[in-house]
Amino acid sequence: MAVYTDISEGDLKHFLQQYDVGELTSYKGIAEGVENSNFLLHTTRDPLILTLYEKRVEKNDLPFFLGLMQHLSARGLSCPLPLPRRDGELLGELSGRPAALISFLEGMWLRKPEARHCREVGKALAQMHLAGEGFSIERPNALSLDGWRTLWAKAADRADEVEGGLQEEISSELDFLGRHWPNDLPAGVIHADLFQDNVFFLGDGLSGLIDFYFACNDLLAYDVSICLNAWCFEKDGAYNVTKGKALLEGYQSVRPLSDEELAALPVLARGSALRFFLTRLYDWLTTPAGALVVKKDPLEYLRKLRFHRQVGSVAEYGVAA
Ligand SMILES: Nc1ncnc2c1ncn2[C@@H]1O[C@H](COP(=O)(O)OP(=O)(O)O)[C@@H](O)[C@H]1O
Ligand SMILES: N[C@@H](CCOP(=O)(O)O)C(=O)O
Repeated sequence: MAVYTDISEGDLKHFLQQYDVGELTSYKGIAEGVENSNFLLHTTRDPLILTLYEKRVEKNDLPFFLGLMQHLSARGLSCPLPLPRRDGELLGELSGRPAALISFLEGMWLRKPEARHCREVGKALAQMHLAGEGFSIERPNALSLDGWRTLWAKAADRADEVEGGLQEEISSELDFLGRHWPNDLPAGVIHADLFQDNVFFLGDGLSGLIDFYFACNDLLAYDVSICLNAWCFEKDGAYNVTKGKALLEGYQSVRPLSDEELAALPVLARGSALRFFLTRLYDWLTTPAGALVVKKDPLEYLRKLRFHRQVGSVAEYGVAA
């Protein structure tokens, strides 16, 4: 459950007076998500999402996230649009937290995606990469090599509590990635967290992307590797090459990957598996018992990392080498 900050009806009504969005008729906290507190608002006009930005989101990054949604939406990508207040500001304050109203996106996220959905995700990711061109604000990826090392320094001592031998395995993985990480591939604005819960479908059609709060500037193919990790493994840990093929074909139907990008996929996928392993491990070790959030299993990403480590050729992901 992700409602970290509660709001009172009185404060909410007062907050809404700054917007031209009709009268509040009901509101409720949304039980999904990890980072921020989200509420669904019904008004005499359209439904809305209210987001209160929590401690892990840097206030200085909010103009990037909100501006990016405006930029992508203006270029035809289906994503939530932040609503301006009457004074033109996108950001306000509620219950002591920075807060924004964003448009409600119709659709549901898929619990059991199939290959045809992976193809749509690949296409949408590539469309996002193209739509992100020309966005004027930059945000370096805080969760790349340096960020991973920082997280690891905070968790390494206790890692063997989660699985014996992890300290050694992850330290040598970080060394490997430090030595082999590519830095000359095409870069741009990436979503960086395009998991199933951040892609909405209406029937079989993809209706839009949400949750741009990890978006940043980084290698475009790194974003592809995040999606391979998030969409193309089965619950038993097996990589589903049919899904991988569909996702990569969908992506390449909009933005072809260069030979260099394809060749880098195994290393990038190791990096993205490590990134989610580390944030999950950190949360696993530090989230207080009884906190109103569902902790995610770090070992799921350790298994994915081990898979990528033994990949010999990019053909194993479902693409012609
Ligand atoms: N614009 C939106 N339209 C519809 N539902 C949304 C929207 N934004 C968020 N949600 C709902 O809120 C949940 C959590 O949002 P998300 O942005 O993923 O939160 P967090 O950043 O905390 O992970 C989503 O899974 C979805 O159910
Ligand atoms: N996708 C990440 C966690 C971030 O969750 P989100 O709800 O903000 O998408 C993971 O699975 O570890």
